[in-house]
Amino acid sequence: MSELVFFSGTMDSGKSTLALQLVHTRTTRGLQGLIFSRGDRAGEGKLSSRLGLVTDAVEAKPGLDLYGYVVEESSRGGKVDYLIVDEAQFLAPEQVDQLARIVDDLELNVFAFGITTDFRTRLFPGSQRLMELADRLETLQVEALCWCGGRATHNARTVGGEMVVEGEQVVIGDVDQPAGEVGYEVLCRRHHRRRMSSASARAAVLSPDVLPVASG
Ligand SMILES: Nc1ncnc2c1ncn2[C@@H]1O[C@H](COP(=O)(O)OP(=O)(O)O)[C@@H](O)[C@H]1O
Ligand SMILES: Cc1cn([C@H]2C[C@H](O)[C@@H](COP(=O)(O)O)O2)c(=O)[nH]c1=O
Repeated sequence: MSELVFFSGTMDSGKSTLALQLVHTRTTRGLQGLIFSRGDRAGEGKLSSRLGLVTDAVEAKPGLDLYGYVVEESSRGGKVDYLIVDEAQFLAPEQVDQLARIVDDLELNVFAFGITTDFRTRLFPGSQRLMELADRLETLQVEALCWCGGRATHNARTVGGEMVVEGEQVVIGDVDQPAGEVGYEVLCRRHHRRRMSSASARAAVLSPDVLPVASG
């Protein structure tokens, strides 16, 4: 029985690496995957991992009919045994419906990878639809860590290291960005709620307000 599986985790939790591993193990067994991605940091038409691996992918642009694409690819003689969809949070809900149709009508496994929530802790529309339709939800086993050592469960957007809560939902970016640039940091819920990034935690420790008062 084919399945729609949604692998989710925070940023930097190994989703793209796992996607590439699934491709590798299937390729060595002669299976041909159709790989989609959207807005990968390595550029259009790429699926990349922070471990340095990268492969070509079809850019799942807004309006691209994923079901139609797979049908056309097969009718052109292309072999399609399964689908990988990275950065699936950026899909439109109707594109997720098309993935479900690929599973049900074409009987192909579809493995989707993405973050569930944005920097304001709100579900991305694509992730919401995946959670509604997936046969199986899988949480990444490599847990990302907050600066406090706790399990990171939320994605924060930062500007110059400070957490921000206003802005567009979609801004392509990475963790560990140079000072001054828009970047991201994964945090536990407590520190996300308190808007305390690693930079603001460091600043608080160094602040004279919290230094112990010298006696004598
Ligand atoms: N130099 C490194 N050595 C070992 N692991 C690394 C290194 N750099 C990044 N990683 C690991 O790679 C993972 C991030 O991989 P990636 O697939 O790009 O994440 P995601 O797609 O979830 O954002 C993290 O688990 C991180 O710990
Ligand atoms: C939280 C959040 C993230 N993004 C972007 C930033 C990255 O380009 C991707 C996530 O990629 P990863 O492989 O999981 O690291 O999403 C965004 O656009 N808006 C957000 O709120």
